[in-house]
Amino acid sequence: MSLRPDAIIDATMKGNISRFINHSCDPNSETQKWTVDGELRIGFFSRKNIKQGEELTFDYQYQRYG
Ligand SMILES: C[S@@+](CC[C@H](N)C(=O)[O-])C[C@H]1O[C@@H](n2cnc3c(N)ncnc32)[C@H](O)[C@@H]1O
Repeated sequence: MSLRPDAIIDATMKGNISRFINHSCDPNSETQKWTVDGELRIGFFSRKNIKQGEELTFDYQYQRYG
C-alpha cells in the first residue's frame, strides 16, 4: 500500500492485525488517510454493517496517499 510517493507500507515482516485483511471487489471496509498529532496514519473504516464474526475485507486497488 502506498503511503506517499516515496513510501509504502509492506507488512511482509511486521505489522498489526490489519495485515490479515483480505481483498474484495465488494468490500465491507475501506482505508482512509488521517493525520493524527502531525503523523500520517491509515485507518480501516466500515462501509456497511458488519456482523460479529464476519470477515473484514477492503479493495486492494492501488492507492496513493499524499
Ligand atoms: C495482506 S495479505 C492478507 C492476509 C493473508 N490472506 C494471510 O492469510 O496472511 C495479502 C495476501 O492475501 C491473499 N489474498 C488476499 N485477498 C485474497 C482474495 N480475495 N483471494 C485470494 N487470496 C487473497 C493474497 O495472497 C495476498 O497477497
